[in-house]
Amino acid sequence: MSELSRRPVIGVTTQTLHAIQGIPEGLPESWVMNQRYFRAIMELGGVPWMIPLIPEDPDTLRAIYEHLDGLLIPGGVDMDPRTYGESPSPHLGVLDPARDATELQLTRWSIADGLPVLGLCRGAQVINVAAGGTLFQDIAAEIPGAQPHDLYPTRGFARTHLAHPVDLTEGTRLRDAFGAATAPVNSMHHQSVKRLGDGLVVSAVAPDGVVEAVEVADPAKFVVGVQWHPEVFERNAPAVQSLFDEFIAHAAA
Ligand SMILES: N[C@@H](CCC(=O)NCCCC(=O)O)C(=O)O
Repeated sequence: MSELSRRPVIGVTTQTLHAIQGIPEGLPESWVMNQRYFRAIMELGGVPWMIPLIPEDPDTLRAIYEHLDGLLIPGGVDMDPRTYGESPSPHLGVLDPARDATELQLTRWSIADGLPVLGLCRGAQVINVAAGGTLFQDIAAEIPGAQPHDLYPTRGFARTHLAHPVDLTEGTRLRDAFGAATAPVNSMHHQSVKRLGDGLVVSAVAPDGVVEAVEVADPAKFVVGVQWHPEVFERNAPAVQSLFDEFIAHAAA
């Protein structure tokens, strides 16, 4: 058996190219995703598998799913609030319906089957919605006194800018992975978890009370979603590496 076949296959969902603001109309319809997510998986021994957004073909999506040992849900645009039973707020950003439907389906299959899932930023929100939870559509408009969380590179902030600390909940997988009660994090989001999904626990909170991470309560399952972007620190932060290590180890089991 080749070395490649022993490494866990980690699915990484893509996004619709034209869901990104400013993409010229003339470009062909495409699915794309930031390379950093794939490189973080490869650097830790996984084999990344780009997942097309094909909710209209559930049989093919299921066939892809059945090849996976784990699922990584990356960052990206806002989820359609109708996926969690709400009407769009005036502060809502662009949407990617095919990505919503694909990621919700994959996440629901994964939680039911015990496939390891790591959600990053948008990915944490998808996990919460897949479990029946809801989101604040805009933190600044809906959570009085919240600090700024939308420190995007487009606003001049480095992706490695450490915006605030998070308190890591004792007894959670995340706290164990970080081996500390708090951690400094970057912050590139304007939405966050509102009603917690079924079977989830909050595993990190910002000083203003914004939920910064969720995970399934079942210790037999690895389903962790963090609102920040650890993939940019993966090479030089031991705590972040241990989170990815644990994810890959569960996928390899
Ligand atoms: N749209 C949601 C999720 C934010 C998110 O995933 N940010 C990362 C953007 C993509 C990137 O630059 O890596 C929200 O705003 O809360």
